[in-house]
Amino acid sequence: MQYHTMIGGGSPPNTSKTTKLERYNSYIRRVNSTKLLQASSKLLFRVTLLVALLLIFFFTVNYPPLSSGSENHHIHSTNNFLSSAFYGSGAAWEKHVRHSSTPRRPNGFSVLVTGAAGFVGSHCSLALKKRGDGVLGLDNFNSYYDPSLKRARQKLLSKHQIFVVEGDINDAELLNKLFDIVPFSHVLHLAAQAGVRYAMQNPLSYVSSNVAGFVNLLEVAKSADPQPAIVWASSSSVYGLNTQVPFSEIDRTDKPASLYAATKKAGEEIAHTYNHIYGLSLTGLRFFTVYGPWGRPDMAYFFFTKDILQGKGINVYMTQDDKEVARDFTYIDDIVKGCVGALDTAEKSTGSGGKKRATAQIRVYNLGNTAPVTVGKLVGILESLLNVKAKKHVIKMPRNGDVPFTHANVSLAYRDFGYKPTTDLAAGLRKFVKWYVSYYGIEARVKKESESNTTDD
Ligand SMILES: O=C(O)[C@H]1O[C@H](OP(=O)(O)OP(=O)(O)OC[C@H]2O[C@@H](n3ccc(=O)[nH]c3=O)[C@H](O)[C@@H]2O)[C@H](O)[C@@H](O)[C@@H]1O
Repeated sequence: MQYHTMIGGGSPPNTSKTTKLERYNSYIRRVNSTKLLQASSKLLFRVTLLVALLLIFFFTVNYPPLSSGSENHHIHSTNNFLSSAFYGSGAAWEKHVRHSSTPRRPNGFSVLVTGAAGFVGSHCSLALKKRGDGVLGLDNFNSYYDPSLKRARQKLLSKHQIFVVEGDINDAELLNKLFDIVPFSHVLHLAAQAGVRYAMQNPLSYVSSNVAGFVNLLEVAKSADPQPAIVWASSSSVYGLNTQVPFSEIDRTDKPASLYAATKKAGEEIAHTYNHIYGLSLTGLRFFTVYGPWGRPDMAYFFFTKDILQGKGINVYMTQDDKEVARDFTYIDDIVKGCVGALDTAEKSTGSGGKKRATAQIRVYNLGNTAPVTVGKLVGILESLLNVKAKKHVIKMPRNGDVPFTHANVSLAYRDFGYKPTTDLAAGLRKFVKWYVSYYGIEARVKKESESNTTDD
């Protein structure tokens, strides 16, 4: 290729010399521009790296992921008491843990409540805190049902100075850390995978929470010094296909009808083992279909209310031999009284350093309402409270783990801690509906509809 560039004026150019010089200059320019390019891309790379590192740092510290993992013990804050998010290792985080679990009454308890953002957990946490006990919550905020309801409960708890650590009961490192910070006198263990029918869809979630998670908690508790006394949620479903009525703690419970029931029954057996070997004081409470304000959206009374208000059809189950299905529906306030009574009468664990020193208390109680009501009647009460006629589809109960009826004998809980349910289904559902319409902001609409329905009648 020839370069016809004029260097100097007048004399004809020495073509060969000019070309060499030109080539040399062009070479130097190319070398320089390449160097420049390399230097600037190095700079760009360093700046990008720095920005990326800064972004990672910023998001990890300020916005840790919501899922519970062993690395990410953090809290979700909702008011001034918990005004920012911290890592589980920070001094501020530890301060919140300590503050929340410190009792404010003489000889008050220091209680770790697992499943604190759940239905029963949030109610019990408030009741304990209100009477001056220290309460620390633990919850993994999973999405089995609408997590925003769990967040709303957490917000309510934080207003009452109850701190909820976001983490999983399977996370031994986190549990050990909490026990290192706080000498818990009690654990109220309510974290679980609930729901009878969902066990067919996601069986392993039941094994993970109700079996592995429980064992993990017991492992940590047995090594803690002092060992806490543990009160935990079993279930009426352990009675399975029992036909002795009313269900009593001495009845056989070896015929569970669902995997859920089987994991709760397994929990009772596991509790016995830890009591026997390590001297842990353990009390299992068999809850009978608990309902009320701030309840669980996966339960029939809750989604019936929603569907009735939305004009959708509901399935009302009948047994295979065309009998009505019934439940011993128990109001949340009665259950809370039972939980507190069980905590108050729980004796201290006897072990230390992971070794049993003496025989420890082991108990199981029914907490029911002692008055079964059919699902048809439940729907009737909701219809009159909502003043809307339900679109009922009466169908045979699918073979999905359900039992035809439940009925609690609560004389043992009455004898040992004065448990006596006082709320019937109509009164309890009235309170639930009041909460429901207020929580979902539909009071005015429901009132208007019920007025127009009353006029139509
Ligand atoms: O007592 C207990 O231990 C259990 O109580 C409830 O389980 P369940 O009694 O089956 O409560 P729901 O799922 O709310 O069902 C209540 C009744 O409504 C019936 N049902 C349910 C769903 C439906 O679409 N239609 C219907 O008629 C069920 O057969 C049952 O008789 C809870 O969901 C469990 O977590 C708890 O452990």
